[in-house]
Amino acid sequence: MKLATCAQIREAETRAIDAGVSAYTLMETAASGIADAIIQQTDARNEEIFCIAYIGKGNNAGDALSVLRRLMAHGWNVHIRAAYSAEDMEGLCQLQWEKFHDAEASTLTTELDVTAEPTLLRRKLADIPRMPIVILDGLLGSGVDGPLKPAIAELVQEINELRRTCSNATVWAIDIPTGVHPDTGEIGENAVQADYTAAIGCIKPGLIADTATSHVGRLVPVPLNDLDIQPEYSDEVIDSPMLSRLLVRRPYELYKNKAGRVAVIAGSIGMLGAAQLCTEAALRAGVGLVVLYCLPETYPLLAARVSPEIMVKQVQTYKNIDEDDAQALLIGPGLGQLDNANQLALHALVSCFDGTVVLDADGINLAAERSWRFEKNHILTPHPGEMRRLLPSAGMNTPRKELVNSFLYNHDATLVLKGARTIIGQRRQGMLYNSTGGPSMAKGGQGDVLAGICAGLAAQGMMPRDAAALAVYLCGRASELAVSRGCSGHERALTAGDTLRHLGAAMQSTADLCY
Ligand SMILES: NC(=O)C1=CN([C@@H]2O[C@H](COP(=O)(O)OP(=O)(O)OC[C@H]3O[C@@H](n4cnc5c(N)ncnc54)[C@H](OP(=O)(O)O)[C@@H]3O)[C@@H](O)[C@H]2O)[C@@H](O)CC1
Ligand SMILES: [K+]
Repeated sequence: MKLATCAQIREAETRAIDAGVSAYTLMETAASGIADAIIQQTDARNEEIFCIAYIGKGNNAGDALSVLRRLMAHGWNVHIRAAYSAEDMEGLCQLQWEKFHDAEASTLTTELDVTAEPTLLRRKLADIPRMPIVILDGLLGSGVDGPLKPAIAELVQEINELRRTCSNATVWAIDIPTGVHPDTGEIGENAVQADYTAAIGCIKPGLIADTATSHVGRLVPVPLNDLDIQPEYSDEVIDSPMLSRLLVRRPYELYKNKAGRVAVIAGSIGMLGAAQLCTEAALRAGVGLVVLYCLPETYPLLAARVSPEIMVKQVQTYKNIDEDDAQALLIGPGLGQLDNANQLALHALVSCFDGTVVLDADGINLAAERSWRFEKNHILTPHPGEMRRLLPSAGMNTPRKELVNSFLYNHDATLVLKGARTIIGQRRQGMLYNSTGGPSMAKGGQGDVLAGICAGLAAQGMMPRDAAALAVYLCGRASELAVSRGCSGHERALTAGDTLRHLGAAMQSTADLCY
């Protein structure tokens, strides 16, 4: 999804209205997408879900009310906390308020008293059985102007307090978390800490600022096709519509030698699992053949350990690797320290390899130490520590986008800077920001899985930037599915193996245009 400032969105909105699309239609389309996204992301095993919409008085509140009406129709137990009385609401918000109450009159749902004191709300929440609570932040959206007024600031505090004290509460910000500046990402004195932010029609640049990451949470792009946004930025947030073209059906007559081959140099004593994870990830990304090259000391250990589908070859030194048949070469996961001769051999191999080279972990450390030059066919996947080794002179607080740009200034490669909101950069191309995944992925082994998938996709013919974008999105999505489908049950319990085992489900979910 493209990036656009609030002013650009307002221009697009005016153009749409001039072309005959009503503001009400825009709101209803947005709300329908947001409600679908919330239902998709909310634990489907629970039948009853308690939802509270916090609303202000503008169109952001109108969106929230329209979403709430849809969730009520879906059988959820819905409630409202309003900052203002109905008479003070603006046109469309008031209309949605009336529509909500008309719809509510025909259901058994009871509404929370809008004037309820926070203590009353807490008592009410304490009474309800331990069902998931979904909180909608419809206090303020792109119409925000200046510091929050008290009526809104109080409810922001209440949302954050509920999130902090109720382990079963999930906060969904509609369009923008209230208190986060949509264009700059500056965080006000009070700002909603969202688990998800459903961004309508475009991504406001503030949402991807480093400062805003922990308030925005998981970005959920909700398309609004009636808005013709003309962005001045070429940067984008990766979403499933952007990737579905890459997940095409395979020709029926495909066989393994036509499905790509990856050569892997990974694993050392103490880090054998990295080789296991990255080779299996390449395989699960759809590649026909994966060959793992090992030095004599690790050969017996790795041969006994990796998946049976992997070919394991022993070489005396990396100089003996002859991989003309591979379309991708993956170097680094768990590689450890190499002697000088093997370091030189890897440099020679990388320099003359025609296919895509994916460098990760110790592969990056080696390249940084030896000041390798990176070319168009190279993908690097550093975490923040490895990034600092690539750019030793960069300041500790340099914004992540600037780090990527500094690297690209000297190198032609595709850079994948991992972290919350992984960034993918390539020279003369807009930055790509990932939307999927979350803190569940902060664990050893996830990077090995990512590197393997990158190599596996590249070996099947994808361009480096495409392979990197699809790989990061799939890893994040697979982790989400592993948590929500109960394989790991709780975000803390996720392992890289869980992510790997949900890769197929993530591919299907992406092809099905998940949020
Ligand atoms: N773009 C699109 O095409 C679509 C956009 N859509 C939605 O519309 C949203 C934008 O709606 P919007 O313009 O009505 O503004 P919104 O954020 O609801 O707030 C305005 C109200 O806030 C108030 N207020 C302002 N500053 C304040 C402060 N610091 N502290 C406290 N209050 C403050 C101000 O009143 P005031 O206080 O100035 O009297 C005013 O009443 C957008 O985010 C998206 O959700 C969708 O419907 C689909 C199509
Ligand atoms: K909001």
